[in-house]
Amino acid sequence: MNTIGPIVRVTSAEVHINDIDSYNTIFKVGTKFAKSQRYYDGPTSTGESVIDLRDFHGAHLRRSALQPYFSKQTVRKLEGLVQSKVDLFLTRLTEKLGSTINLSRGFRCVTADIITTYSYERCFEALDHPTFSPDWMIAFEDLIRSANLIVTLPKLVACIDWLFANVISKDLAMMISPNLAHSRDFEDRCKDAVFDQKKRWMAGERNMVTVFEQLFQDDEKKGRKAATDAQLTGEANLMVAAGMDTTGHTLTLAAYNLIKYPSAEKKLLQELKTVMSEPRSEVSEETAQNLPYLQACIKESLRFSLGVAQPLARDVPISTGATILGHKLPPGTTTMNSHYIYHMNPKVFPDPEKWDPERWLVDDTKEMENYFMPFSRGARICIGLNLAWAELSLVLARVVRRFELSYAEDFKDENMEWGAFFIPVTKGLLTVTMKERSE
Ligand code: HEM
Repeated sequence: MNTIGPIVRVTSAEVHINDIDSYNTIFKVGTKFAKSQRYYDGPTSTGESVIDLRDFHGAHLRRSALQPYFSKQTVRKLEGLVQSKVDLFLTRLTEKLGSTINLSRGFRCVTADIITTYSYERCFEALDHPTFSPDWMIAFEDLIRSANLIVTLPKLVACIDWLFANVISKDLAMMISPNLAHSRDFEDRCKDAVFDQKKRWMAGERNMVTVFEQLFQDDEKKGRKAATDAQLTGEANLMVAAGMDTTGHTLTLAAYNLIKYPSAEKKLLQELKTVMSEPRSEVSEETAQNLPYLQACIKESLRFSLGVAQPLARDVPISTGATILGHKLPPGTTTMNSHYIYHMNPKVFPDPEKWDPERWLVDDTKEMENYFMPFSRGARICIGLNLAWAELSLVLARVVRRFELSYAEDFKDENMEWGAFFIPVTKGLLTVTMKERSE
């Protein structure tokens, strides 16, 4: 690892960087390195959402409309909602005891139901699906696998997308590509939900639960115009796309590794028993977030889950160019920083490929924290990180306290090998069997 230097030019206009100080410069608050056009301008369903905004002022304005709904204080107030979905998840798991459970999808179902209920009051009821596999979720998995095609052949993808949206009927689409048809249904569901809320808001209703309220209106003080329909559609899609898989994947890695390392599971269980006397006990978010071993398991799972698997692309400022690691980079050069490279640095995380929560339980974690950026950093840091952390803490604590997990007979380790499709996508799924604990 790292035998070819900290900065490598891979094409005439792109460099890959492995240097934490450069990462911190490129991703700091107030940075002039914008999201790269090539990587954030594809024809995706989130195309008009905040994640694809490259201009600093526009992104700041959009973020300032969404961020208050995801602050630490607001997320604390959401605890009732999160706990109720976790309750339902545990009930569903109990109903499936004795059979093989698809936990990768089960985790995604719980995160999807939380974010859809909170974002636009229309729970997608993914947890009600008998095998945790609603059609739209399988379609979404397939759609994600086309992420690299969107970057390499954007015009072709845009063309196919346009045909499915404007020319091909729903019935025909279902015959040609059921997954594309289901993913369109999924996008329509997100869109309908947010449009319905906008209509009610315009008619004077003010007591709805929505994270989009500030986008329904102009904010003259801040100089922000109400979001267009295309922007609202993009945000509605993004909430589920960003909020479901990332957290679900991190939970999957936590469960996979806790089965793989029984001594870690035993320690976690011992810690959980100190605050949850019975297998069916609940735990508050505040208590869960103060359990050191649980938090170490979550951090270690985030270290592996990376947030975004593909290197994050940021362009050198057009006005000034930049010098990085002594190299003058022309304006517009794309810099690529991979979370994987930092999270797997063997000098900072010895034996980096080993999932080891203990590494986070030493006195001084400063160096590791500096190399740990699953939510990215700075002005474009993940908006949903407080919600993600609450979900991770509550789901993991309550599942592990209540159930003893084993790999299902059909599960193979290689299922957890992954590829980079913007987010990490595993080769297969985590399937398990569970027993309810008696004490
Ligand atoms: C373990 C869970 C999560 C991880 C690791 C994660 C990671 C990330 C990362 C790395 C980015 C930056 C992407 C980029 O620069 O292109 C990001 C952006 C974003 N995330 Fe998350 N995320 C998680 C959960 C969530 C949740 C629950 C939401 C809830 C809605 C959310 C909403 C967003 C949004 C809106 C952005 C775009 C921010 C912007 O571009 O300014 N994320 N996330």
